[in-house]
Amino acid sequence: MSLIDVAIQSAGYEQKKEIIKDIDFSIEKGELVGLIGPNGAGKSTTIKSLLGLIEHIEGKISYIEDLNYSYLPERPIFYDELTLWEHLDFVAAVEGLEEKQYKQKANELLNQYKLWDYAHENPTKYSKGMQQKAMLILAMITNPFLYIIDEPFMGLDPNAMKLFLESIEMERNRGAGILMSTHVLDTAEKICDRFLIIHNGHLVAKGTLDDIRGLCQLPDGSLYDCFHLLAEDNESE
Ligand SMILES: Nc1ncnc2c1ncn2[C@@H]1O[C@H](COP(=O)(O)OP(=O)(O)OP(=O)(O)O)[C@@H](O)[C@H]1O
Repeated sequence: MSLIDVAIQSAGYEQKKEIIKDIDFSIEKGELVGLIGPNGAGKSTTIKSLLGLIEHIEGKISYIEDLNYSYLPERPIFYDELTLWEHLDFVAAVEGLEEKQYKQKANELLNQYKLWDYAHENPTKYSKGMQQKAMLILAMITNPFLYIIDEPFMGLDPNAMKLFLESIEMERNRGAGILMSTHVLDTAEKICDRFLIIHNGHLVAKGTLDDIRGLCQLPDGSLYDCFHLLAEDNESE
């Protein structure tokens, strides 16, 4: 059974003003699905629809029972008054995590991501990349079955990028599914199992890279080549 089944007929921010239309997909256990599209295509709106944050929506979004998911927003969000450790304690309390286990995992993650020395500081004062890392740690601490990640690579240095890729690989091996929106197509091409290509609020292609190559009639094309063709084709319509 899929972790999530999405069948959005239409969704938008105002009545009768649809931003996305006919978006259908599912995410299986252990799968990494890339949500790709130009600026303003409707990626964040799709993500917000999954999170129940869109008021005007028609369609059906079904999750497996008891699914716990973590959402990583494009721009990190922190409480002004709390240190990173206090954020971790807060998430642990809300999620009812067992103290010894979560503290051990938090320590490991803080060490791996080199935030240990800063864990008693307020993340709003961190650099952009450090904030991304802090958000990722907060997401991973709950052992979610599904990650919904909006543009994770912004601000990450090469070491942090490598660590991030290793972390998501580890989470996939644990069985977690991941929906990741990104503009970094060469990385997406290497790591994603499947792609959803969205343009002007429509799903213009979905499937594996080979499926999309087939659709574009570019048997050796890169994800970027296919993306370029699909976006151009649709712009001239
Ligand atoms: N809160 C909002 N209220 C009204 N319209 C919005 C809102 N957020 C986004 N939109 C509009 O919805 C459309 C799709 O935006 P969305 O943020 O989903 O695109 P995106 O694919 O995530 O783009 P980007 O790659 O630039 O982040 C755009 O035309 C945008 O102006």
